[in-house]
Amino acid sequence: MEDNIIYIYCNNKQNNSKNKEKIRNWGVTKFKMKAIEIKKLKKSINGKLILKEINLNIYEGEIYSLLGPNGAGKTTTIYTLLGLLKKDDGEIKIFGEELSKKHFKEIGLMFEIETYNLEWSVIDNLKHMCYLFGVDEHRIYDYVEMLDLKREDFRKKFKQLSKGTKRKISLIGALIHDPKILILDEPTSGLDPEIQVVFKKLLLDLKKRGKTVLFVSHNLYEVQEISDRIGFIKSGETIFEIPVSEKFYLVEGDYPEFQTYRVKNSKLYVFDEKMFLKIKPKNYQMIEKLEDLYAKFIEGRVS
Ligand SMILES: Nc1ncnc2c1ncn2[C@@H]1O[C@H](COP(=O)(O)OP(=O)(O)OP(=O)(O)O)[C@@H](O)[C@H]1O
Repeated sequence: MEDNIIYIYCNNKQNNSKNKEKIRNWGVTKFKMKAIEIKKLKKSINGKLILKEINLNIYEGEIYSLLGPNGAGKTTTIYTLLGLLKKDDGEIKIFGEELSKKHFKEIGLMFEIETYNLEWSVIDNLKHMCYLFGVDEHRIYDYVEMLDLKREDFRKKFKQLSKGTKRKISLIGALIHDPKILILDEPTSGLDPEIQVVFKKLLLDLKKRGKTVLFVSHNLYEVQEISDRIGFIKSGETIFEIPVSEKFYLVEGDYPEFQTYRVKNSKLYVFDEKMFLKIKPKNYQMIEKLEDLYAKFIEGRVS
């Protein structure tokens, strides 16, 4: 078996914030610029602390998924990131600059809730989007084939469409101004697998074109398939950010630092401070599926 660098979450006492910061830098060497950077974001709603400390680093050209249980604060993070909710504290940067109105042209949005006028035809809704963004109406048809849409659907009222077609049209709207960043909050929830495949194809195509995608989904299979990195959020806090690898390793025990880890001859090695292959953890568990890592995260075994 070829040596390969793998990513491990070491479940030990030393998971302090300094070490967590190191983990955040894993797997990002191929990406340079931060498209979105959130530091120590806090937000209370009606006196309740919803976001305690959100830290996210989303790099240009990557597909980044935000995972976490219901009520973890994913949507609140996105609303606050976009300025739709006012932050209480923390930093939000888009391409290295404080979030401001000018960034709206650089961001495409698709929420779980439909934001279109239900009584208008699809084409009128999309023409309105073109008008708002000052773009040519021919853009409406850029993704028709890729999304497997029928032209006759464009004449229907938005409310007459199936749920899947509504989502496809919403995606066209999100992309109409050719944004650099696409933010999708549960875009495929409740949709059939065929539409999920179409979405996946489109997202991977956007990535090829250098777009950055922030993706919120509860579909772990889909997340593992398309994401470069994942941010785990629980109770309003970022627990960790990790790259998606084919396998995850969870190390139990007292291992010193989050250095580089390596698999050699099916055994797990840890580099010491001088980068020598040295320590061989005895208690470790290989986790092949994101859903199993996620289950441990929910159980609190990874914290
Ligand atoms: N307007 C509001 N007023 C009061 N509480 C709110 C409001 N908006 C969100 N919350 C609370 O904030 C917490 C985080 O909600 P949020 O929708 O951000 O979670 P989420 O991770 O996106 O969940 P889901 O996966 O269910 O979409 C929840 O406990 C929710 O009840």
